[in-house]
Amino acid sequence: MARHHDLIIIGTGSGNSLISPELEGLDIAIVEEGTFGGTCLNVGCIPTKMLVLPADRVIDSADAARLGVTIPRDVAVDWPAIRDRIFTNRIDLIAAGGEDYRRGQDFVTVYAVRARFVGPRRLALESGEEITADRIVVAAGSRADLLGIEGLDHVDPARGVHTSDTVMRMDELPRRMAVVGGGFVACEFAHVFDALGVEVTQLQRSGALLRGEESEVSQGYTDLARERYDLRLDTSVASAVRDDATGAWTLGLKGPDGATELEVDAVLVAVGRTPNGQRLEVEAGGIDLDDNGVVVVDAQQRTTAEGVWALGDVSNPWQLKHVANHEARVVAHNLAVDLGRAAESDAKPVEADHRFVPHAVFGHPQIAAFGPTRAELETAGTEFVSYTQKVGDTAYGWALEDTTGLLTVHADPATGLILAAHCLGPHASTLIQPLIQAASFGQKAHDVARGQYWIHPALAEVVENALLGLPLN
Ligand SMILES: Cc1cc2nc3c(=O)[nH]c(=O)nc-3n(C[C@H](O)[C@H](O)[C@H](O)COP(=O)(O)OP(=O)(O)OC[C@H]3O[C@@H](n4cnc5c(N)ncnc54)[C@H](O)[C@@H]3O)c2cc1C
Ligand SMILES: NC(=O)c1ccc[n+]([C@@H]2O[C@H](COP(=O)([O-])OP(=O)(O)OC[C@H]3O[C@@H](n4cnc5c(N)ncnc54)[C@H](O)[C@@H]3O)[C@@H](O)[C@H]2O)c1
Repeated sequence: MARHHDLIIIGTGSGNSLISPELEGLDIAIVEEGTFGGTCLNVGCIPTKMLVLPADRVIDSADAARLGVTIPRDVAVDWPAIRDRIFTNRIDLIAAGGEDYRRGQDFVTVYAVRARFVGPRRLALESGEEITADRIVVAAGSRADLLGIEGLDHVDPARGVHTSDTVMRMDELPRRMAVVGGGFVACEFAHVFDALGVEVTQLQRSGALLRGEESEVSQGYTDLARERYDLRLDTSVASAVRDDATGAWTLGLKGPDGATELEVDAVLVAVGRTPNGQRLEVEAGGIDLDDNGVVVVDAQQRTTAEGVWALGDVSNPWQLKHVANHEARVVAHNLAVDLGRAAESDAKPVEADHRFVPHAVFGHPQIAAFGPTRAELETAGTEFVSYTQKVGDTAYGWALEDTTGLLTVHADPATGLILAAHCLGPHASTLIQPLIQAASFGQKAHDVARGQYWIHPALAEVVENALLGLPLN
């Protein structure tokens, strides 16, 4: 007989943060097949950003000569120390602590196995058990894609084939690495491993890196990457053969020069992520998937199945942690309302706010953006005005000796409201926040520029000047 719970949560990324005080005391099951804490904590946002820091230090030290300081170029990289600072000293402790905490709660049952739906609100666990619940939250995330090429179709760290799941825990740095892909993951890791002294070749099948960004951001980043390491655009991998004696891989490439070969010691495949809904067989639970395999949810994060909510990478196209966290807060509230457990007796269900979803890429320099690009606004026929502020044309930009940073803002000429912002440059992920705030609260561009002080001569003057530059009445 299946064990019945009040609530089952599948996935311990943002799913684990769902259990608000209002839900405590319910009979809750948490199902997790991997490491407690999910992608962001264990193999995603946090370890990658901890890796980017030492990489940035190396690049900055090389750049210091422009400021009149020559730092000896004999950079010593202690990979085990870098890796262990991240995982042994921090991440693994947090993951284990999170699991212990949940297992210690007498109203929570942790099932450390893979689940799949076998009926409405009914799961079969890999252990052979079945469990059911009145309510289920699907927070099963996404997984890294591989390539349909023999040798690169499965992860094999011992043979030097990695995804983001394994590459940060390598025993030692390879001498040469191919990074396949031109998105967030590929660009962040190409920056990291190049800075740490690996001979990186990044293989991007289209004509620029980060093609979803505003064109000047994508082009600017592509140009900078090309100056740093071997970047092959319009190039795809056609074959992969490993020499077991040397451990080297010979990749057959197709690119602008026809068929060529590349020899490397490791390959990092970073070509996107697939949401886990299909593998979870959600359709057996009456949960619809869209054409991209994304769980269909309404604005309140309800799936098409009664009593089942979903959040995060499994059910949104952004695949970003702050979006998963926002949706988890929405689901927690809506569950509490549905259960009659909300703190306020007249609480109503709420909707997720996906109006201004920002993202940042922690390469070098950083990228941050929200809202449509110029091309997307044009395609949609939206009226807009724009201004691009160069970082180097502001006081702090002079201090930084910046020659490549920029911030483009798009605004609605009729209302003066900010539609989008796209930034390439130092601290872009922080710099863009006042613009996200202004857009979210419906503040007009010129009011934001003139309605407050901007510390002089701080980097934030880039934002002030971009807003003032917009041709608005
Ligand atoms: C290298 C990398 C860097 C990233 N950097 C950033 C960043 O800087 N900023 C940012 O915003 N986002 C970043 N992301 C994206 C971010 O990590 C994800 O958007 C976020 O973690 C998604 O959270 P989630 O809760 O939806 O899923 P996850 O955290 O993936 O949690 C899902 C959990 O469900 C479990 N699961 C799946 N299927 C089953 C099943 N059938 N049975 C049992 N358990 C199951 C999985 O094991 C997993 O632990 C990065 C991702 C990667 C890969
Ligand atoms: N800083 C961040 O917020 C951050 C960092 C890393 C990842 N993420 C999230 O993780 C998700 C996945 O990142 P990602 O970089 O893997 O995916 P992505 O979708 O951003 O980029 C995939 C890249 O792989 C290329 N590609 C796809 N198939 C290919 C093939 N067969 N051969 C060669 N190239 C191919 C694409 O052209 C693209 O450049 C992102 O959507 C992002 O939301 C976020």
